[in-house]
Amino acid sequence: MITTYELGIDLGTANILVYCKNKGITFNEPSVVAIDTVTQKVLAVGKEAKEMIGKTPGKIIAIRPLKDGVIADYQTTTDMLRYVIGKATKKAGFSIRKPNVIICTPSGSTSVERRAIQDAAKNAGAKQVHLIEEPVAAAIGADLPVDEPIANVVVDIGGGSTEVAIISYGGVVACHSIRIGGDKLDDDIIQYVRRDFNVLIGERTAEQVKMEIGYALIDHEELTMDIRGRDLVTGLPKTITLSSYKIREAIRESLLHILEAIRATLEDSPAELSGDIVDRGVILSGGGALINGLQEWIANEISVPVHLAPSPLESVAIGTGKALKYIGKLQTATK
Ligand SMILES: Nc1ncnc2c1ncn2[C@@H]1O[C@H](COP(=O)(O)OP(=O)(O)OP(=O)(O)O)[C@@H](O)[C@H]1O
Repeated sequence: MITTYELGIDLGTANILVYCKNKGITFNEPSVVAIDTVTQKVLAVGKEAKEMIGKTPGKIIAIRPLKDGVIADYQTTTDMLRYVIGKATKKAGFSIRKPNVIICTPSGSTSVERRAIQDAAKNAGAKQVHLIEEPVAAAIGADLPVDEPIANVVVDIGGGSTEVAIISYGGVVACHSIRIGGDKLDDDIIQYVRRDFNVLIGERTAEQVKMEIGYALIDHEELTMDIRGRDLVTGLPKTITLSSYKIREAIRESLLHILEAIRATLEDSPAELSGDIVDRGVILSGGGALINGLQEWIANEISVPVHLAPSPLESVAIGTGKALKYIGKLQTATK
């Protein structure tokens, strides 16, 4: 019997998106859960919980239950999925009690990590759970002809991981997955500010710095940004001015790791597909693809055209949504 799937979930380290069959994306919020540590009750999920990070009183913690693209806190992930599935199906007007779900997983995840995702989704109320590899979903979401015998190269830079894959004939021909994504760049910025200014800043401030003045290209007009943190010597609040040139240096090493993963994947490409890659180029997706100047920097480094997916932050969710219709054809997905 053919199973029909109703929900496609992009269970990301930074954001969780749900695509409901025939309705589109009905949930798109940060993967953050606020919990009362005394009662273990979930107080908030998504945007509201993210607002609480680093600002909560002792008994409330705001946590991100996924790390590096995989589950780090099983119970909280299950609670988050239960909330998210309920909210997304309600918004879509679905009356199904136990939906069949397709969830994406990093291509570099282990069988234990994949099993944890399936179990968490089932415990959260899903009936059948089908896994699809993130770069395949990103490619489908970016409207690439994944079923054809041509090379589709996708670089999906998420919060916790970067997935690089060459997809042809519906399958992954070569791929590299590294546990470096946008979160690592935020951490690089936190470390840099601590080292050079003796000031401690939070994750959210570091993320804002990355988005506003984080550049991949050396060649850009210098920008500055004022931020506030806590002076580690005096313990008092302090305002400092950051330069985009220095931020670029701070995130450079992590960007080089991403570049290395792209190079390694292209080197693994079968010779027959290399011509396609030169002609068709590489597609960037995921929120990390939005780093200023990244597209141009990668194109310069690998001498291959680089394009940005139409909706980088939504490609994977749109891809899982489209896969709801033709999951049987996908060779790469595992059950
Ligand atoms: N404009 C921007 N400039 C730079 N980085 C951005 C921008 N917008 C979002 N990001 C970063 O993109 C990352 C989130 O991307 P995305 O939602 O694709 O990840 P995810 O799917 O949750 O993570 P993963 O795939 O690793 O599990 C975050 O690190 C965020 O800071």
